[in-house]
Amino acid sequence: MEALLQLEAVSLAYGNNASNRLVLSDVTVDVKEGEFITVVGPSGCGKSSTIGLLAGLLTPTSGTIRLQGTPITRPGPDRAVVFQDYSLFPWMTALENIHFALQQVRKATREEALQYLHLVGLSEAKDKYPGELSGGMRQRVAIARAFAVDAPVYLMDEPFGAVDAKNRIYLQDLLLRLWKTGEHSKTIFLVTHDIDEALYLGDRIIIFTPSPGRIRRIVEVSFTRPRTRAYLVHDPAYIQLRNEILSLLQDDLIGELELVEGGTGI
Ligand SMILES: Nc1ncnc2c1ncn2[C@@H]1O[C@H](COP(=O)(O)OP(=O)(O)OP(=O)(O)O)[C@@H](O)[C@H]1O
Repeated sequence: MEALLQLEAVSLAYGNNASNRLVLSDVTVDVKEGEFITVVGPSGCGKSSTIGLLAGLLTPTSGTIRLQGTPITRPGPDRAVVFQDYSLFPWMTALENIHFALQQVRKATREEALQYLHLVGLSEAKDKYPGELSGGMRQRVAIARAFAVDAPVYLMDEPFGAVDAKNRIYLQDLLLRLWKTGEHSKTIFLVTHDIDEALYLGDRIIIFTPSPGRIRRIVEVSFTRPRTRAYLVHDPAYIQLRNEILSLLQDDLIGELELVEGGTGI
């Protein structure tokens, strides 16, 4: 079966020709339809840039990115994006933000929009503007908005980073439920700094090297679903995989520090 998303020898450099700064180098991976991919890597290794490329907001400097065999050249309704910084319209209430997004894909009532706000536990805040909500609440509205549009592909950049621990657990489980419901079989590409989150949610984890980001390793996460946190954290296989990923990331950080030390003569 052909992959739904294909990144082939993708590199990305920011800046003009004179001062090009390579942030991604030779990234190749196929993502199957319905797969849940999580992505971890050191800060600045190009995880958000990868989301930008898949969203069609950035263009690769070389290589190709395809969705169902067609090169991605611009954003589209087939990809819902959740950024780190909420990206809500500040002049619309929480409910209006969701209703507006829903209406871009189909005719929808305010009551339907309210159901999504209810899903993330925020129906009481429906008439509040983003400026009146906490960071975590804004992020929950952004997540509700993304869920509402029921896209086949979800690109999520640390979606739960600003959310408190209790809501984080709730939203992770909600995401797993929504992944398997709706009209489409959803494909999710989620960036996180949290190894446990990557392991709890993902079918495979892509581990990036420090900048310029290359794929360091792709780890299969074969724990049966539905996964149970309390059981997983005591499973020796889980602990071993977690330690392996941690040590890969730590090795990279140590390597990076040594490079800096050597380079500056410290
Ligand atoms: N618009 C831009 N112009 C120039 N450089 C950029 C731009 N956006 C990102 N960068 C640089 O590209 C590199 C990769 O950034 P990116 O945000 O993709 O990394 P990241 O892995 O998501 O980082 P973090 O985990 O800290 O969020 C960084 O060095 C960053 O400073």
